[in-house]
Amino acid sequence: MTTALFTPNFSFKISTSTPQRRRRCHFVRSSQATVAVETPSSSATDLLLQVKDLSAVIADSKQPILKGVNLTVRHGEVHAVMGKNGSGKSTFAKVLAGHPDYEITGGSITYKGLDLLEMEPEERAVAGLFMSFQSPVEIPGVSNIDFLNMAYNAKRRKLGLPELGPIEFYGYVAPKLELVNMKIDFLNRNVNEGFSGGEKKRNEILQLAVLGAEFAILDEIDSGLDVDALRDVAKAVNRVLTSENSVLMITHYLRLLEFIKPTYIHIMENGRIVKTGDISIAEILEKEGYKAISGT
Ligand SMILES: Nc1ncnc2c1ncn2[C@@H]1O[C@H](COP(=O)(O)OP(=O)(O)OP(=O)(O)O)[C@@H](O)[C@H]1O
Repeated sequence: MTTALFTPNFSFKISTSTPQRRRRCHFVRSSQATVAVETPSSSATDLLLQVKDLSAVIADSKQPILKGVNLTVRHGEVHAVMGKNGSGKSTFAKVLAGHPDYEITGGSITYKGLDLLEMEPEERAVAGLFMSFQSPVEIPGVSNIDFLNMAYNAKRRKLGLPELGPIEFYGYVAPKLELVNMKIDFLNRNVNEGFSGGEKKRNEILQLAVLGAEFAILDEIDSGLDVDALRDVAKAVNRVLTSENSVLMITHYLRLLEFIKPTYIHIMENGRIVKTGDISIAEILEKEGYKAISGT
């Protein structure tokens, strides 16, 4: 029996027929204030991502979740998406990564001049799109280092680069652990199995450090983190990403935005971005709640 896991950056088939033994895993596919701020116009070459009037439903139930999302991301910009629980933020992130739970019913997404909706999740990852999950999956029986090595090699293969063997890969990944303040023994533990909430988040950023990203989607990397862990994770993100990289981060809290400075903050409400502005939106939210900036 095999189980397909969608992680956005890579998909694995895992043999679950031998639960007592180490499971085999093989890689199959890598996969304002309340005043609206106009995003400045610039040349088409600056454009990284353009989402136009995007709507999407849950594939099984056909329940509409995204109802006309518009967003433009240029190279080097950091966009934060905030919004009440259930407003559609994670769904938007997952749709960008190509999650099969959702069906696109309208609109378009252009990424690096390509039609993103025509690309497999694997192709999106190879094209530099990375997504960290709000609730990272556990993969019993698969060690973190094997998982990272396979994902990294799959990306290198697609890019026509030679693969790294286990020893070479260890040399590549070990210094990255320091970036996220993780102990070396995390490499030999099974992916996210028994990890605390904070350790899972650090592990997501370790994946980002290993795989790199032109466009990183970070879904609530601050949730469940203590104050020191939040600072560590944010610092790690800042070290991993350069001014050339673009970021879309979903968060509920101002504190993350104090570490990773956003170019724009967007408010999502009922499946649409209803307001765009600067850090002052988050400051108002923190003090007064969503009623102060609601689009309705
Ligand atoms: N696969 C799914 N199956 C059923 N319902 C879903 C699915 N995906 C999303 N939903 C529903 O769609 C709505 C939006 O969910 P989503 O996770 O995008 O919200 P969110 O803004 O990220 O919320 P939160 O801030 O709580 O993380 C919710 O009502 C959620 O229950």
